[in-house]
Amino acid sequence: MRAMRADVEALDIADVTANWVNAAVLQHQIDERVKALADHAHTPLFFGRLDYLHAPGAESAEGGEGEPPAGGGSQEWRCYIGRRHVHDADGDPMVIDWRAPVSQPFYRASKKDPLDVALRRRFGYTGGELTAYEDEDLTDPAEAEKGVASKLLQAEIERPRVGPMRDIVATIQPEQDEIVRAGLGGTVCVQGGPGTGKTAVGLHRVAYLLYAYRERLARTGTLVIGPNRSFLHYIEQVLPALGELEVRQATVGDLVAHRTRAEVRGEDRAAAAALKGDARMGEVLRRAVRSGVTMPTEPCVVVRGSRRWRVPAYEIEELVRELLARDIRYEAARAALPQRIAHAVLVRMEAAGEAPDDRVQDTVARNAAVKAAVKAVWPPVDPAKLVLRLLSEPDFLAERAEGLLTAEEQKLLLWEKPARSVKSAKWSAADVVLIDEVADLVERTPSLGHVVLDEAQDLSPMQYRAVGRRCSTGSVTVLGDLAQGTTPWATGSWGEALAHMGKPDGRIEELTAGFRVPREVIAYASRLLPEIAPGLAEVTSVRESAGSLEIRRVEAGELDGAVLAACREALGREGSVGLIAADARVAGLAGALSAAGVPFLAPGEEASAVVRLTLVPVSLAKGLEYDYVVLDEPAAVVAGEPDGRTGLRRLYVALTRAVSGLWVVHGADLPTQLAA
Ligand SMILES: Nc1ncnc2c1ncn2[C@@H]1O[C@H](COP(=O)(O)OP(=O)(O)OP(=O)(O)O)[C@@H](O)[C@H]1O
Repeated sequence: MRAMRADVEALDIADVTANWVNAAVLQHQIDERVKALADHAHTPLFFGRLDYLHAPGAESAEGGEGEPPAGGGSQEWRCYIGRRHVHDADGDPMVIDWRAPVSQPFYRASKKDPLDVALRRRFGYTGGELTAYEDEDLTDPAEAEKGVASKLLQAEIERPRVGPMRDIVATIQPEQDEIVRAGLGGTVCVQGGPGTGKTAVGLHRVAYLLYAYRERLARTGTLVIGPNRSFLHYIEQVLPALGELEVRQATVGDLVAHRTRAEVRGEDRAAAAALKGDARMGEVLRRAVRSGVTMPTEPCVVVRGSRRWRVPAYEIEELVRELLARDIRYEAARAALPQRIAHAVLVRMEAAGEAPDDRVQDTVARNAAVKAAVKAVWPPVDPAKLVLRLLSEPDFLAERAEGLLTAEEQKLLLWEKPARSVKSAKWSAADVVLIDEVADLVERTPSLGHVVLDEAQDLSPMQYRAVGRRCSTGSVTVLGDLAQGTTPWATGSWGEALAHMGKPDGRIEELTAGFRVPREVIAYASRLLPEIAPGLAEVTSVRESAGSLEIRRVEAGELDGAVLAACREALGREGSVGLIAADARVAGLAGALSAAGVPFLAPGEEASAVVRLTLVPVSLAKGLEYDYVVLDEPAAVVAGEPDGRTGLRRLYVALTRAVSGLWVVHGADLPTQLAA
C-alpha cells in the first residue's frame, strides 16, 4: 500500500492539464487518493483468506483472470480479503476489497454450501500485530459434524468496547451479509432486538452500496439518519474507517431545519405533538396549500400595440381547474399558468389572422396583466407562514380540517398565544416537520440515492413522510426495534412505517442473534417483552460469557452512595462504564460524582484511558453501549415517561446497553415485570 501511495504522490501533472482549473481539480483528486491510501497503524490490511477450488468467475474477480497462486502447481486460487483493495507493482490484486463479489464467500460459505471454497482462513490481530490464524476446511465433511465456533470470531465479539463504534468487516455474519449486500433498487427494513447489529449492518450496507454503485451514488448522494447528536458522534468513525468519507449524517430535525430554515424554540405537549405527527396532517396541509387558489372573477386583458386581447374569467377558471386536477407541485403549476393564459391569447391572435411565434407567447406570459391575473388566482405560498396561519386561526384551520380532525383535535393544534410572525413563533420540532411537508407540496424535495434510517421505530408518520420524500426516487434501509419505541407515536408495525415513507413494497427482515448483551443480562431484560412488545422474538445472545448481572437493593437514602460504589467497582474492570439514570436524576448524580472526585463524561464525548465513565441520561441511551453499565433506580426511569408502557420500554433500552456486566441499583421497588 505504501508503494501505491508513493506512485500517486509521484504523479507529475505539470504537463497534462490544459489550465489551472483542471490542474486544481486533478491535484485535489490526487490529494484525496493519497488520503485514502493512508496507513492506519491498528487497522490491518487483510483479515481473511479464501482458497478457491477453481478460478472464481473471471467476470466477478477483481483482478480478472484469477491466476493460480505463485509458488505454483497447486489447484487453488487464493485471495486475501481486507478493508480495501491493494495491488502489486504490476497492478495484480494482493488484497481484495471485502465488498467485491469474489470476497462474498468469506461471509457466506458454509460446510453445507462451500461456494467453491476449499479453505477459509481468519487472521487475528492484537494492536495491529498479526498474532493468530484459524483455518476452516470447507471440503471436509467430518469437520462439518463438529460445528466448532470460530475462536477468533468469538474473541472479536467479546473484545471490550472503548470509544466510538468500530467496523465489523472481519466478522459480518451470513444473515447480516444478506442485508448488507441487498441491491440498491429495493428498500429493506430490519427489525432486530438490542445489539443484533442493526446499526453496524446499516453502516456496512452504505459502504457496500458506495462500492457497488459508486457512480450512481456519487451523483445522487447517501445519508445516514440517527436519533441525536451523541448517537451520530458514536457512529461517525465507522464509515471513514471503511474508506468512505462522503456520507452525510444527520437527524430528522437537522434535515427539516435545513430545508425550512425554521428554528426549534418551543415544545409541544405529548398529545399535540402526536397529533401534529399524525398522517392526517398531510391531507390538512395539502388542502391548506391548495386553498390559496381562488377562481378568477375578472377577465385578463392583454394590450399589445393598438390591440387588446381578452381572456374571459371562465376560460382562466378552466385552466386553473385543469392544473388543480393534475395534482402537480404548487409552484410548478403556478409557473405553468402564465403560459396557459398566454396560449389562450395566442389562439385569439391567430383567429384574428396574426401569425405569432413562440417568442410572442413568452412575452405575453410575462405581460403585467397576465402576471397580475396569476397572482390573484394562484398566489405564492410561504410554507412557514401557511403553517403559522393554521396554528393561529381557528376558522382557517377548521375549514382545512373539516372531516379529518375533530373539534377537540383542532383545539389541541391551536397555539394558546398565536405567534405574530414566522420569526417570533416558538416552533416545535413537530411544527418544523409540518413546514417541511408544505415546502414539499410547494416544490419537490430533491431525492437522494440511498438513505439509512436508524432507530426508526420512534418516528411519527409525518417524520416518515419527511424521510420518504428525501429518497422518493431512491431506496431506504430502515433499522429499528418495535420494543424500543419510546415516543408516544412510536410505530406499531413496520408495514405502516414503510407505507408512510412511500415504500410499501419494502422487504422486512428480522435479526435475532445478539452480539452485545450477554446471555444472563438479555434474559433479565426480556422479562419486559411480553408487556412492551408482545409477539416479538427474544434476542438469543451469541456471547460466550454469561455476563455479570447484579441487582442491589439499598435503603432509599443510600442510593447515591451505592451507585457511586457500583461505578467505582465497574471502573476497576477493563473498558468503558456507563452510568444510566432517569433524566431527572442526572443532575443529582453529577453532583454526587463531582463531590466524590470521580471524573465523568457526557454521551458523545470520547472516553480516554483517564476518564472511562459516562453519565448517560436515559433519554440519550438508545443505540449506545458500554462494557459495564450501572443502572440507577429503574422505578425513576419508568416514572419519567408519560405512560407505563413507554416507561418499561425506556427501561428495556437501559437494561440492554451492557457488553460485559450490569449493576442495577435501586432504593424503590423494581417494576413488577422485572421482579418476577
Ligand atoms: N457480526 C458481528 N461481529 C462482531 N460484532 C458485531 C457483529 N454484529 C454486531 N456486532 C457488535 O454488536 C454490538 C451491537 O451492534 P449494533 O449497535 O449495531 O446493534 P443494534 O441492533 O443497532 O442495537 P440497538 O438496538 O441497541 O441500537 C456492536 O458493538 C457491534 O459492533
